[in-house]
Parts: sequence; C-alpha cells; structure tokens
Amino acid sequence: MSLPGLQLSASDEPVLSAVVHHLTEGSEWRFEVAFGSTVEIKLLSGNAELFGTELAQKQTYSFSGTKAAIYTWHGCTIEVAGECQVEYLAEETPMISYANLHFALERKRDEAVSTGQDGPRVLVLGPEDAGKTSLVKLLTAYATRSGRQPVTVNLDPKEGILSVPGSLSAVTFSSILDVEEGWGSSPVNGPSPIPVMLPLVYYYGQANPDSGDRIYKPIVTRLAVAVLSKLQDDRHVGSSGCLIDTPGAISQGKGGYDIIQHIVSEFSVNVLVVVGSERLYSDMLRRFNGQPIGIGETTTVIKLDRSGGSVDRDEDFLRRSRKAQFLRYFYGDPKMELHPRTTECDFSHVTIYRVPNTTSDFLASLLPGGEAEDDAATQRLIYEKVVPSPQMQNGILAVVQADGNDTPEHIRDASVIGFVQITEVDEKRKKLRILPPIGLQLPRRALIWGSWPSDLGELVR
Ligand SMILES: Nc1ncnc2c1ncn2[C@@H]1O[C@H](COP(=O)(O)OP(=O)(O)OP(=O)(O)O)[C@@H](O)[C@H]1O
Repeated sequence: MSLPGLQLSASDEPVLSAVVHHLTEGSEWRFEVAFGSTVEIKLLSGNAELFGTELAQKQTYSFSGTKAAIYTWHGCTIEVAGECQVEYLAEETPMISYANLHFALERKRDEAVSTGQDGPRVLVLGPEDAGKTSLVKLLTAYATRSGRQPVTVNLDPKEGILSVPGSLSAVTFSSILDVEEGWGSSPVNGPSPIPVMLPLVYYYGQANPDSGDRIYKPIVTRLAVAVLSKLQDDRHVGSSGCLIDTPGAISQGKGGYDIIQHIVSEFSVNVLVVVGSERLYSDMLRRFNGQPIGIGETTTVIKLDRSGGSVDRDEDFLRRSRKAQFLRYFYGDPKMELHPRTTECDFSHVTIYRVPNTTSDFLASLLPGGEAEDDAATQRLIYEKVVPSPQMQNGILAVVQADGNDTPEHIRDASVIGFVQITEVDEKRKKLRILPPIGLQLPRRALIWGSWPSDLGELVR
C-alpha cells in the first residue's frame, strides 16, 4: 500500500530477513539478542519449548536483551527474523536429566496426594550463571503443564522474579509461563495478557545476602512461614510443593553455607539440587544427604550438569537487564503500556529507612568498642531512619505494609506494596518528587531505601 503524497510504500519499511532452522530431536537452538535489537521467532512445525514453556505454532515471539534456547524433544522447524549476537545449534544438552528430575518430583507429588503430606520442597544451588534460574523456570513450567500448582520462591535479590531486583518473592503458579517475559507479570511487576499472579514480596535492597546481617535471614523466615502455611492450607498447592531459586553467592562456602542451612531448615527442604559444581555437591552431600526432616522424611541431595548454553553475563548486560525490569514495572510493555505520572510531596509526609551497607556496618560492629551493646545500636544494624537528601536522587524505595513509626523489625518483616523512584529532592522547599507505579497512592507507610541497585539513572520518560 502506498501513502498518497509521501511517495512511501510498505516496501520502504525495514524488513527483517528471515532464516529457517530445522532442529533434530533432542537438540536446541541457542541465541543471544542485544539490548536495542529485536529478534522474532515463529514455530513453523513440530513442538518446541523455551525453558519448559511450549511455543504455539505460527505465533510470533519477540525477544530483546535475551540469552536463551529453543529446545525440541521430537524435532521442529523455526523461522527467525532479525540479528542475533550469537546463535548456534547444540545437540548436547542436559535436558534428559532435567526431565528425569521433573518425573522424580512428580512421583513425590503423587505420593503427597495419597498420603496428604506436603509435596517436594526443592532447593536449587550452584555457582553464579550455572543455570539455576533457568532450571527453576523449567521445573515450574513442567509442573504447571502436568496440572500442578507449585509455589516458586526467589531468594536471589539480583533476580526479581515477578518483582524488581532487590526483592525476594514467592508466587503460586497455576497457569503457563510467558514465553517472552519468562515469569509473566504481577501487580508489582506490570501488566500481562497472561493471568495476573499475586506474589508475596519482601525487600532486601542489596545485591548479595550476608549471613551476618539482620535482614536476609529474617525475611527468608517470613517467606518460609508464608509458603509452608500456603502448602498446608491448599492441598493442591501442598502436594505440588515448592521450588526455590538461590543466589550464586551462597554456594561459595563459609557464610553462604550458614545461609543454605537456614533455608533448608526454614523451608523443610527435602530435595537439594546442585547444578554445575562437584565440590559444592560433595559438601552438600556430607552435610544434608539422609538428614531427617520431620516424621519419616529425609533430605536427598542430587547433582545436575550445567548446560553448555548457560552463559556468563557481563556487568553491562546485567545493568541493562535490571533497568529494563524497572522500566517494565513502571511503564508496562508494548502489549500494555502504562503512563504513570510523577508526584510531589512534603518531606514531612514520608518516613524513610535506609538499608545499611551491611558488610561495612557489620564489620564495624565487630571492632573493639563497636559491639552492639544496647538495643538502639542493634536496631541500627537493621535500618537507619534518614531525612530526604540529594543522595537519594534516582534511588528506589520500597513501600511496605507498615506504619512509619513501627519498629525496624516490624518494618523489615512487612511485605511490599509497591516501589517508587525518587526523581528530585528539593532541600530548600523540603519537597520530594516521586515516580510511583500506576495505582499506588503514597500513604503514610514506611519506605525502605535500598543500597542496591544504585546505577539505574532516572527512569522518568
Ligand atoms: N540452555 C541454554 N541456552 C542458552 N542460554 C541459556 C541456557 N541456559 C541458561 N541460559 C542463559 O544463561 C544465563 C545464566 O543462566 P541463569 O540465569 O539460569 O543462571 P543462574 O545460575 O540463575 O545465574 P545467577 O547465579 O546469576 O542467578 C541466562 O541469561 C540464561 O537465560
């Protein structure tokens, strides 16, 4: 079609050249797409899945800023339009062992249905970029495809499953995952054509857990209490069990093992999966294999190979992924755009608590004379009450279900209602400008200012 007067025709629009790939059974096509480029993929024939979620035939899926793989059990043909940074066909994958793990979990779920006990509580451990999140995504997708309703728990603050980075969350999956977005969407993550899921979110505000801080372990406990009571209250969810993703940092010995012990006991973990590390596997085997959990149950430790497709992501890629997650939180995605407006409020309307830089504050507390002797000093290790300052510019604050005057413990243990960005601090007028997500009123709640991520820049469009 040509446009009158402009001498333009449809053929002047950029056309993405399409290439067709034939995948043999049990192989995968791995691809990486840079931020700023888009690659469109269409399944022409056969069956294919992305981290366990099936692709529909003839539907176009768009990817940007992604590293992933399309796997086929029985062979397929896909059409790919656009430029990938990296792409290749791989015939060696650990998918059979991943599927075997899924079937073993299914047997435990069937047993749970007949005995009335909880289904498997699965903890996934491994070094950074070993493919832990991809495995949890795949196991979640396979469980929902088998008609289960597992609770998926994210204990990796860098990840932000159905929430933003900096938070820990738990959500019950009852429907398919989103091929393009992975976990799909929630009210604290943005809109989606896939049914909205309501995650339970707690705020950590730092990149890596610290066994010595007074925030990480207590909020893991809060999540565990909520998840285990959900398993008790809803038998379908209960027999499906839970799948727990973890940060790579805790799999590196010392303080990390202390955190692993904490997670295992709080979630009554009975299946511990180690991905891609012989040494960690042997340490976990020694510590946990055969350990009794409740009546008649013991923990089983198993090892899985790392997929050759699981790749290291450089800091620039991770920074851009984080920024994209926050932009999606505030502005939605092309399927459903949102238009939040910044709003101004007085300093006196907000009560802000700062997440301390735990490593330095914790170490300081161990120095002679620096020991936390009284309650006030102990509480400083949780949060510090602060007045708005220019350092907060572009900072992310979590709005939690607690009053500004509650104790730091109460504020830490409160779940998140939403996140805001501070876009301007006017010290002279004592006013703040804030970017809230659509629908979030800034009531007189406690706000927690995280120390990470600190490199997002201004998100206002
Ligand atoms: N089979 C695969 N083919 C292509 N890319 C893959 C494959 N498996 C994983 N990836 C990609 O490799 C990267 C690292 O994987 P993943 O996020 O699952 O690791 P992780 O162990 O959870 O990392 P972290 O320790 O940072 O949380 C991700 O970008 C993921 O999409």
